[in-house]
Amino acid sequence: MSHAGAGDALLEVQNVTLRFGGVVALNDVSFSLRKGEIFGLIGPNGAGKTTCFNAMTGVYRPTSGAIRFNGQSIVGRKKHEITRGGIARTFQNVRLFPEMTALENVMVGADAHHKTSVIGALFRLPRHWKEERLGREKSMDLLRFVGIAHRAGEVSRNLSYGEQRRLEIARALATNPTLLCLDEPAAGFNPAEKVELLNLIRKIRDTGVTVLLIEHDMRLVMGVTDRIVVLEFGKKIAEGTPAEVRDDPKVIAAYLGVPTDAA
Ligand SMILES: Nc1ncnc2c1ncn2[C@@H]1O[C@H](COP(=O)(O)OP(=O)(O)OP(=O)(O)O)[C@@H](O)[C@H]1O
Repeated sequence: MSHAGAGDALLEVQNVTLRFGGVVALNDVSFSLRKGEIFGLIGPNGAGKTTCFNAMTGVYRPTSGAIRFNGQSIVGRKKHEITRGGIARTFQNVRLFPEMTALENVMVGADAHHKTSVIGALFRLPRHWKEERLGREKSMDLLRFVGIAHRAGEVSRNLSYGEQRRLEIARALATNPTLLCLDEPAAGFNPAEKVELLNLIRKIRDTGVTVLLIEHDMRLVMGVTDRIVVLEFGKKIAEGTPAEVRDDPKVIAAYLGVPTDAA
């Protein structure tokens, strides 16, 4: 029913329930992301945001319900298939190869797109070299895009925390996603870094990439998103523009932890 009208929907989550034993992490959740928007997924701790991300990126299989990307079901697909299909993500905690340079970390992301096999890489076939060179140029462009090109040759563990988070975004972009999912990208950022991140997210959207954001910083979420879904105890309790969501009594109650009528 709901998917009939979702003409320009990029990603549709339809009646998704996900249980871990007795815990219902997602309870009949439905929403859809429109192409080209910045979409926020928010909610108190344990609301089910990360579980939802994981279901959308092939880490978890929903107990029931449908997830469609560009109209096609992605339930049961492998993570790399989903990446190749156009969904990229970053993680709550930095996950880089600490001994590799910044540039190499991005090239690893770009590698997911290479057509040559492992054999080709081992025997250094000409096609592999050509693709590796393309990867290097593209990777430099991405480092420039996120603002850390000057750190390209530095091993990533020597980068500042903020630079590492930018590097993760560059690496995710290296897979040429149409949807970029950012899991708490502003965690640990100071106010100035948050403003820069907000600008980077807008810049990414301006290149045509749809952005899904999980973020605890309300000011950032309200400032950058076009639409927001709010989860609480695995259920969707609100959906709308930042202004609509901010004024919703259910959302206020969820965040303050008080009954609606007492708020
Ligand atoms: N692998 C798992 N096994 C069992 N329970 C899990 C698992 N992952 C998440 N849960 C439970 O599912 C619920 C939702 O967790 P989830 O991590 O998705 O919430 P969240 O909104 O991302 O929270 P946070 O903001 O703290 O990251 C919680 O009750 C959590 O304990």
